[in-house]
Amino acid sequence: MIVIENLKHVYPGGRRQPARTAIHDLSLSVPAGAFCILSGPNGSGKSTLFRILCGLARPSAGRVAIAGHDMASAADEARRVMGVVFQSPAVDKHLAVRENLELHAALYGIRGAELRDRMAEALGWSDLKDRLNDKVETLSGGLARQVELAKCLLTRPQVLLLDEPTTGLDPASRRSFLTVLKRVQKSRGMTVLMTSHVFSEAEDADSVAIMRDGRLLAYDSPAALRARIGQEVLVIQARDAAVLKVGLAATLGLPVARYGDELRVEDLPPAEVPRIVERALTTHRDEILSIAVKQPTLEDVFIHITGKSPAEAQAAGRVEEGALA
Ligand SMILES: Nc1ncnc2c1ncn2[C@@H]1O[C@H](COP(=O)(O)OP(=O)(O)OP(=O)(O)O)[C@@H](O)[C@H]1O
Repeated sequence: MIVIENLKHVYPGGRRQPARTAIHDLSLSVPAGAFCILSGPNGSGKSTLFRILCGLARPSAGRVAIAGHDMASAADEARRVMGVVFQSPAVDKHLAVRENLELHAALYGIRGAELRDRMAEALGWSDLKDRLNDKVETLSGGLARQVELAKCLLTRPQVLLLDEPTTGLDPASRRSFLTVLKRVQKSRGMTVLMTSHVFSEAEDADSVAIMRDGRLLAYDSPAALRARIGQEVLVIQARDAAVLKVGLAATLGLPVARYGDELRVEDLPPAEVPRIVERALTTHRDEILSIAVKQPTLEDVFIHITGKSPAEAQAAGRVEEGALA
């Protein structure tokens, strides 16, 4: 399990820049065997938190424990039970898949029969079994990421940390990477914390943590997060969102939220929706560019919780699959 208690991190200022608090009093606990996605807009503190969790940065205050090992007093023990997949590749692309895995195993003193067992185990879930003698540079982006994951699995981590591991992958490779990751996570009962910008990746997680400005704004299951928005959402693209927001709120007698050029009316009972849409169109037809009714998704939750506009959320993430930040 991963325990984060009252964590604070301040980047010291210099001559030209003031000190910056990247994490403010953040507490979060990921139970053993759970899959948690960490999301948030750019600059929300995800990378800083990730670096502290892997032991690459020391927090200014607070505590982190990995599988019961305190990162301050038992960092070696914590690292021993942890695997980390970084965003930038950490395998040698000029070496074959097998060579990369053997090199990593050698660093941990794994050899002989044990190496054979662990290689089989680390590759069992993957699509790499026929590609062991191929150089990593000849693999697709998705398969190359699987090499990173297999490398981590050689040491049988109890806790796996992944920093946007699907960045740069096409949607199909991203999906297949996630499928194998979830399969191996479930079968080994690993605790996984993964940062992600992709909403669809978060849908199958056990829990989703949403950060903004160094604070944890929400931490719950995807279903519970969606329930915060309530029932259906009316999404309107307006000619002039500021003007229509006032008019629409008066016409409907409901709260209307504005995010950039978009207006949203949340938690609409499905039976009421036709009447609400008709009233909006009858009174404001010329001011409305488009109108849609939808079931809340995690993207809607993200917009609701962070206050980011859909354009901001999408600009920071990857739009094609519904981005998290
Ligand atoms: N080395 C540093 N020195 C000073 N400030 C920093 C440093 N690294 C990050 N920050 C600041 O700390 C805050 C959090 O940054 P961080 O990179 O952790 O966020 P993030 O959520 O990972 O963003 P992104 O999604 O863009 O990678 C930001 O205000 C950032 O400007």
